[in-house]
Amino acid sequence: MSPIIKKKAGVLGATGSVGQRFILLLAEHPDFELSVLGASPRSAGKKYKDAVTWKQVDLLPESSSEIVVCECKAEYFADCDVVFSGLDADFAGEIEKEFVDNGLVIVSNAKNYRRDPNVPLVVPIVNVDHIDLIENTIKNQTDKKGFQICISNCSTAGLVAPLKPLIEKFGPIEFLTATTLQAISGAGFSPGVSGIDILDNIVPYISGEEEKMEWEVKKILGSYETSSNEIKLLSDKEIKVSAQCNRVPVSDGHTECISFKFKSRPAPSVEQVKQAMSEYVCDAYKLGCPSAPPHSIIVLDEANRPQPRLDRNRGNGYAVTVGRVREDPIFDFKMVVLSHNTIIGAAGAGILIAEYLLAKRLI
Ligand SMILES: NC(=O)C1=CN([C@@H]2O[C@H](COP(=O)(O)OP(=O)(O)OC[C@H]3O[C@@H](n4cnc5c(N)ncnc54)[C@H](OP(=O)(O)O)[C@@H]3O)[C@@H](O)[C@H]2O)C=CC1
Ligand SMILES: N[C@@H](CC(=O)OP(=O)(O)O)C(=O)O
Repeated sequence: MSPIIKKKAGVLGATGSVGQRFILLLAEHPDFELSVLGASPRSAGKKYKDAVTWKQVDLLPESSSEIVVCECKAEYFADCDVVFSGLDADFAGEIEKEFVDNGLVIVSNAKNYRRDPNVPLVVPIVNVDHIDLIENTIKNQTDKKGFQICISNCSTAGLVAPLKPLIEKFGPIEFLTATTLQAISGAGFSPGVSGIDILDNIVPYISGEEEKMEWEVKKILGSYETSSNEIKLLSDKEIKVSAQCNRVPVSDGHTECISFKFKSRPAPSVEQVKQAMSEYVCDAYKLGCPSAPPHSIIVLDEANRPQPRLDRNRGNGYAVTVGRVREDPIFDFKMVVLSHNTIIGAAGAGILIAEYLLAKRLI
């Protein structure tokens, strides 16, 4: 039997919170091998094990520890089939542009290009079909050109997953409120949230987070229009979101308490809402992507779940867990949603997008 030739993957921002998760997820991936690691000039030239301040519960994989970190310049990543970015957004804009201009494929966690109409904003258990925008743009190109796909804000990822089957089955959501309880790994490691700020405390502000959630939902749940080759955003009439974001002393896993009201009357029953979420199977799973969860949304009936420490790794962190689904006296329903912020909210989403690109022969 001939050996399986894996695709070469690079990671930008490899030393950070998202970067470290990429290192773990790529260590034993069936289709990708970690080939180049990039970080700031402070880390460049050092072996990864010396450059990184490792903060994961799992040990640093030996396969990555001796790799020498380089600066984030396209020339060092020229052999990569795909480059994942976990770059600090202050630097991602210019660096990622240079990579795309040099013909590389970038799957980015940074916020810089999420609103670009030519860049799909993808939560891979929700809207991989938006990648058709790239497929249709590059299909007639003869020379190799780079492209970019953005991953959403991590709280947005958890929110849109249950909304997708609900909107498909029961129509537009007129109003939705979301109050988040976000893990400290979401704030990154440089410098990260200090112990004195978060111990015995809750911080009721995360810069820019509420605006991102309220806007990104509209692009991700919008539709890809083949005729015009564009993503059509949902309008305010099709969904209106109000978010309040809080940082809480949890290591990984963002919890969101949401209430929502459908536009159509009569509203479905609690059982119909639960069933629609439980039955949902994402396109990435149907296509055979190895990391895609068979059940993207796991609905729990226990009164005190989901809880981050107990439930964030369901579906290996690629699934979203929903609990406490019940009627709401003001809206139609309320429920609690939990998602792993550095897996389905960040690095895992990147890996799943790359698996989809591979399955569609786009890399
Ligand atoms: N953490 C999360 O849950 C999520 C994060 N994101 C986004 O992902 C990105 C990464 O986040 P996170 O991992 O939390 O952040 P961190 O602060 O933990 O990591 C930032 C990374 O960027 C690198 N970096 C900093 N300055 C430069 C530079 N001048 N040139 C090249 N590299 C540089 C750092 O390298 P060095 O160590 O050498 O300084 C580090 O590897 C951000 O854009 C964030 O907004 C998105 C969704 C979820
Ligand atoms: N702001 C998120 C993580 C993040 O960096 O998101 P974004 O890439 O949208 O800025 C959190 O604090 O948990």
